Amino acid sequence: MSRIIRIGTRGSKLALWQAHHVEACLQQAGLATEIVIITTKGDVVLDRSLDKIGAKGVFTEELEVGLRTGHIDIAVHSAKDVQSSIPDDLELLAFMEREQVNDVVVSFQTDLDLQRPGLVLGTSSTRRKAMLKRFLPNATTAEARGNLQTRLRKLEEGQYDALVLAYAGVHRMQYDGLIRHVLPETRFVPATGQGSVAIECARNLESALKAELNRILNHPATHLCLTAERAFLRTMEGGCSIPSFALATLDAATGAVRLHGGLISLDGTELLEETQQADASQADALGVQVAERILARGGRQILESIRQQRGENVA
Ligand SMILES: NCc1[nH]cc(CCC(=O)O)c1CC(=O)O
Repeated sequence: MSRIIRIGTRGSKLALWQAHHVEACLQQAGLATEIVIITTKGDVVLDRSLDKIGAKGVFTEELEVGLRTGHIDIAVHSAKDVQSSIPDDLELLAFMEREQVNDVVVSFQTDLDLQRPGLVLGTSSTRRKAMLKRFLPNATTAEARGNLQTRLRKLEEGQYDALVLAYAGVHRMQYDGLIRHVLPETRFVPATGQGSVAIECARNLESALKAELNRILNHPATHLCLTAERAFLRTMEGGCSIPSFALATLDAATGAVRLHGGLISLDGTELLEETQQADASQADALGVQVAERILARGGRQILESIRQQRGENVA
């Protein structure tokens, strides 16, 4: 009798893995589902790096239109791709259990030495580029846009020695065999939300259905950590084009949330980091506080110089 839950997703293999994961959870709970594929700007514009496409929500906007028109009931996103503030008529209904958060180095070369002079690493993330400049100064980076399969094809063609990617996506696509190094998350701190899947819906979706979907899909510990990380991102005025990073963890013994957040200059020379912890009930405030500390300690100047380098400095 119950209606069919329409699950909106992008069409990339990783997005479809995530949508099928959601579908499996819902079906397990007895709900009927249907997957609806929607193409986003981020899937179409592949010739420019993300920071040059500019607009926020390049991977989410068309899905949000689908939520508004009722074409889909929920949208499935990589939590990392969801902008820090979402429109008032939409809400994030659930954050699913997080995968291992690290960035990893993937290569066909089995003996890949990260210290080798002239090593070429493929990435399009401003955060990864800046961290690699700082922590692996012998390496150079090259643009690597497109979905995982496209990037791996470019790797196979020899455009780079290796790719720097999120473990979560590599693992979900079953490329674990190509992982040569797991970068420590204390140094190569991941992007906000990395490794979790976020579920978005229209605020006016039936409240009984929202409650049921939340019960089935939400992972409370992940939700708490992402609340702190997303508050950090929102306060940093971030977006995916700013090399900020934030990783929250939950201390099982005390129930406290610990947040390690920061900002790095594009050339990697300036790095501001801050770690603080707070009671779980203060997760959002913790994110705001860590970001405000970073901004006050010189983060504002770093952001300003990034804007100037991009020529976005409108008076
Ligand atoms: N827009 C890129 C993106 N968004 C989510 C993932 C990986 C999976 C995840 O972090 O949840 C990736 C690829 C990458 O960073 O390697």
